[in-house]
Amino acid sequence: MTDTSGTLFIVAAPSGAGKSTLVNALLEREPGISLSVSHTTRPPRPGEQYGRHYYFVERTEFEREVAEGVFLEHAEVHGNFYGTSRKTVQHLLQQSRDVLLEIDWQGAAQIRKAKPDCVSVFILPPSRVELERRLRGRGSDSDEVIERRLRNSRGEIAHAHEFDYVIVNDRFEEALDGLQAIVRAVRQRSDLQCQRHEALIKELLAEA
Ligand SMILES: Nc1ncnc2c1ncn2[C@@H]1O[C@H](COP(=O)(O)OP(=O)(O)OP(=O)(O)O)[C@@H](O)[C@H]1O
Ligand SMILES: Nc1nc2c(ncn2[C@@H]2O[C@H](COP(=O)(O)O)[C@@H](O)[C@H]2O)c(=O)[nH]1
Repeated sequence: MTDTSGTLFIVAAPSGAGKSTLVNALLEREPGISLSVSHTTRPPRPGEQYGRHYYFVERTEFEREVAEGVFLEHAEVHGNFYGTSRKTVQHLLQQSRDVLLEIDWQGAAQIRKAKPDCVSVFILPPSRVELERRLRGRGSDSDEVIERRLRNSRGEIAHAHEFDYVIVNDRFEEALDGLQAIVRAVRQRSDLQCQRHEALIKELLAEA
């Protein structure tokens, strides 16, 4: 990937921990961040729109896209395939936009290799009981899908330590404040870094 000035943020969590709800609220507070819309082979849930929630594609199309190198990262999660478009992310970062990826831990590991300066956040539910309550309360998945996601949550949580930050989504507003504080601190730091380099470049040029 070419060097850019936008920051790549990753938010991951076990299914039902509340990451989409947190991310959507964060984007309302921080409109300067763009969410990358993923491709998936998962069938749409009621109310989900093509191009807004996901690019819903058939398995054969997804496999073709993998072979063509369309994805910056891709993974199988809960029996479906998901991928992040390389072109979309590069385009946004090159425009100095900060980009947020809502992806799983496998995708996060691939992104860290491609872009080590990314910033990753893992969202934990306050308890297993609450995770199940949220998954069932959402009312979007069958019992079979919910049970599969709950089973997989252990393996996902085992990767929390690989992330730069971990947030517990117990009280929603507190978790949102925590996520926003991370984003703001990172953005401020990268602004400072740019300014520092800018000053040094000017100084070196003046001496020449
Ligand atoms: N802090 C919270 N307290 C109570 N309910 C919450 C909280 N955060 C989110 N929820 C609710 O939990 C449910 C799951 O949230 P959400 O869909 O954002 O999860 P998710 O982590 O994005 O799941 P998935 O990975 O399956 O998309 C939703 O009904 C949401 O309103
Ligand atoms: N590695 C990737 N994981 C992704 C991507 N888009 C979403 N996801 C993760 O999949 C699960 C399930 O999502 P759901 O919408 O079916 O509930 C969740 O952990 C997402 O974060 C992606 O592009 N790459």
